[in-house]
This record gives sequence, C-alpha cells and structure tokens, in this order.
Amino acid sequence: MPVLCSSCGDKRAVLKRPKTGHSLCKACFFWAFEEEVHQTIVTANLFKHGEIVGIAASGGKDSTVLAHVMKLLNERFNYGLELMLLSVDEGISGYRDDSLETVKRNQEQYELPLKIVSYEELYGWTMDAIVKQVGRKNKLHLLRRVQKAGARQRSPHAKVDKICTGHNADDIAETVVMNVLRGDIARLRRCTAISTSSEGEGVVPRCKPLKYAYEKEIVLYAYFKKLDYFSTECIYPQCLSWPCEDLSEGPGERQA
Ligand SMILES: Nc1ncnc2c1ncn2[C@@H]1O[C@H](COP(=O)(O)OP(=O)(O)OP(=O)(O)O)[C@@H](O)[C@H]1O
Repeated sequence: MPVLCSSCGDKRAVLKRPKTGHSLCKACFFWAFEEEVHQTIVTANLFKHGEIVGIAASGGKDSTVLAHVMKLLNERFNYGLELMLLSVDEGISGYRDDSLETVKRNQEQYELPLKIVSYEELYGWTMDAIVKQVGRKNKLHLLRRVQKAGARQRSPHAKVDKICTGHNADDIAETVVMNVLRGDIARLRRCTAISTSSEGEGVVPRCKPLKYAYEKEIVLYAYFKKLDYFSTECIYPQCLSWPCEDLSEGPGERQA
C-alpha cells in the first residue's frame, strides 16, 4: 500500500522529511520548505523592500537552491528585491571554472544578472598560484588571510545592499562544534547569527536565509526540483569553505 502524504492526504508520499519525520508528497514538501525559508526571512527581517540583494552563487547545491528559492519567494510574496547572482572566481582550474559554468546556466534559468569577481582581479593572485608559491603545507594560513580579505572586499565591486549565502543548519552546527573545541566564546556567539552584526565602512551586510534548513532537505529539494547544480568536491577542501561567521571583527586567524 502506498503511503499517502500526511499533509494533503491525497497524493502519494515520496519522502520522509528529515526535519519533522512527516511523509510528504512532492508539492507539500516544496511548499513546506519554501514556507520555512519565507518565515526565516520575515521573522529575522532580513531584507527591506527595494534593496539590491546579491546571492552568493558558487554553483553548488546550497547556493543554487538559495537562488531558486529567493527568486520564487521574491515573486510569491512581493518582497520587492532586486536580485542578482554574485560569484567569486578564486582561480582553481578544474573546479571553480567548471562550477562557474553552472552559475552561468543558472543565470539564464533564473533570468538574474550575474557578476563574477576574481581573486586575480582583486588581489593579483589566483588560488592555484598561491598554492604553487607557498606549497600545500603552508597554504592554509595564507589562504585564510586572502579569504578574510575577500569576505571584506568582494562586496563593493558588485554594488549591492546585502549579500545572502547558502549556509545551512548543518554548516552552522559544524562551526559551533569547531568553536567549542577551540574555546572561542566570542566567535561561538557570532557564528550562529543570521546576519552579520558589525557593518564597517564598505562592508556589505551578509545573511543566511537557509539558516534553519537541513542539508539533507536542501539536497532533496534540489533533486526533486531537478535543479542544475555542480557537485564535485574542491581540490583544496579545507581551504575553500566559505566562513559561515562574521569575519569583520573578533579574535585572530583560524588555526589550521
Ligand atoms: N566562489 C564563490 N562565489 C560565490 N559564493 C560562494 C563561493 N563559494 C562559496 N560561496 C557562498 O558561501 C556559501 C558556503 O560555501 P561553502 O563552500 O562553505 O559551502 P557549500 O555547502 O559547498 O555551499 P554550496 O553548496 O552553495 O557550494 C555558499 O552556499 C555560497 O553562498
């Protein structure tokens, strides 16, 4: 006997929601997922009508789902936002060049403007060149510095009021655990914030509309919506994860 959707009681359930355990059909899962992101946005007052919002787009599942859902909610609930995709090309051949091809396709699929800024253009260094110069052993410290500079400086180039990233509940849980292990109390508090608190000069505020979305549900959403995303692991995995916390203040560098 097929299991019926516990929400509509009408259609056949296609999944058991990792977050609630409910068996849902596709349409009810889409609705529940989108509604929860909408509630996150409204409750935390993430955006104001008329703002230009850059969606940090890596081509991966999280930011692809974010772009899809932001576009959909902006239209459904009339947020009045001007959305655009923002990508950073760190200069990693065989990885970022391929993922940026996905972002370019997303740009057409979602009919959103796309701005790509490159490390080479910003700092005169590609990630490949840094690794070549300092070697894999010493790269983490230097790369963190470049990323930190990037987190501060990438925004003015795109002239947006806000940037949203695809960080999800799992990313935040992971960062909490890392900060507990490091005993970094200040960062522990900041890393769970949905928006960056300190807004220094020239620093565009960032926020995380998928803060309460489970990674498993993001994957299910992308799968059932047949979204076009890039899923290969980066060749510099420890270095490239975008920090999920506010880097604009606080204690020193992360240690590798
Ligand atoms: N090169 C990039 N250009 C623009 N935004 C990026 C880039 N890399 C990461 N981001 C942003 O930072 C978020 C976290 O990235 P990270 O690589 O740490 O996690 P992820 O789980 O692999 O994300 P995704 O599935 O979107 O690639 C992404 O969801 C995206 O919004």
